[in-house]
Amino acid sequence: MHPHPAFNIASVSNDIRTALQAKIDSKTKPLGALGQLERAALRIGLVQQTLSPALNRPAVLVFAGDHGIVAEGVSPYPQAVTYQMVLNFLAGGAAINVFARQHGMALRVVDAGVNGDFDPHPSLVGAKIGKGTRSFLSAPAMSREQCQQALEKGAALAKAEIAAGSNVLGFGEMGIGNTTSAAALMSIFCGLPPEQCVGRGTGLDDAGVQKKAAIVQQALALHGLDPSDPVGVLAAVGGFEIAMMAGAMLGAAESKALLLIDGFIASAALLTASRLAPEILDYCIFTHCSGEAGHTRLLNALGAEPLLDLGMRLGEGTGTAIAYPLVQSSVNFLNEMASFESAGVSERED
Ligand SMILES: O=C(O)c1ccc[n+]([C@@H]2O[C@H](COP(=O)([O-])O)[C@@H](O)[C@H]2O)c1
Ligand SMILES: Cc1cc2nc[nH]c2cc1C
Repeated sequence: MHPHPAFNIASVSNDIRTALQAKIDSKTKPLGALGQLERAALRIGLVQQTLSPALNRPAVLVFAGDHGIVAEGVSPYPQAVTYQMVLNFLAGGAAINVFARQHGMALRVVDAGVNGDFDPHPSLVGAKIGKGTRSFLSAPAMSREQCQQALEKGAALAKAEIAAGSNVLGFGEMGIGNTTSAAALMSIFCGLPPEQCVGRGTGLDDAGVQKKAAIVQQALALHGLDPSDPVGVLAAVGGFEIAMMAGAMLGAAESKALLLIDGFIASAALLTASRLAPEILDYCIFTHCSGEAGHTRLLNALGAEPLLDLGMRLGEGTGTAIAYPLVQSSVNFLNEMASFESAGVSERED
């Protein structure tokens, strides 16, 4: 047995499911005609255990961390971009700032392990575990203790956002090299060869992708990981931001919030979290399928049905912000649409 932090997530009760589905079906539309918005409305009603859900103080949490594996040439961009992009988030100039502002979402930038120091800022949550991970081609990326600490800090900060009034949280990340970590996690937990998990990330060419797969393969051979020990796997090939995001997802689900999942890396964090507490999947909406090659396969493994497929591959939580209006629309139709009865519209005849 491997000790790991205990996360107590309750499965959502299905007692209300029939009544929710009946309310959805009573609306003035052909049966099922709002498609995936209907499935999102059902999910949100189940999470909140009500026929009249509400979305309060939506927030996006962006977890940032650096990766030692970048030294092996797995990303076309230098490690310094992680630090520089956090400054950009704090200055309000990144894509996630634009989309979060557009949709009235609060933004929190979490320094989980960036290689550089930041001045205090109202949007910055300082939670640094270390100044970047080690290259997992030669040693575990972090110690088991650091991994536990990241999970626990993440859970605590998600709970703080929920205590401040949020009941819907988007999860995003920033970390040069983190698609390599995410691919390694996917390979181990899904039992898939690295070639089926890696992709271009920020823009590798074909030779770069092949080299990335070989590096993941080499790392897996080195560490000889046991998928039934999720914390051991996460410590060996994860990242500080991935571990803290996984902890935050677990904490948010413990507090019964709605989780909006972003792209490939966020999905790999959720996959890891689901190995610690499978019930977490009851609380999730998958906002998009990213352009990263392995994401479709990863979403399938999670049984996910993403809302959007726009070829986005940015991370930062941008998928959660772009999809937020759709999530709002599913709540609004459930609360505001007339029923066949209230509007005096004739129902189908069979
Ligand atoms: O969210 C995604 O699906 C996604 C796909 C490709 C790249 N990214 C972002 O790009 C960075 C990782 O890419 P790389 O090539 O450095 O591993 C990291 O900051 C992610 O936020 C994100
Ligand atoms: C510029 C840049 C912005 C990003 N945002 C998330 N990952 C990123 C990677 C790069 C390179």
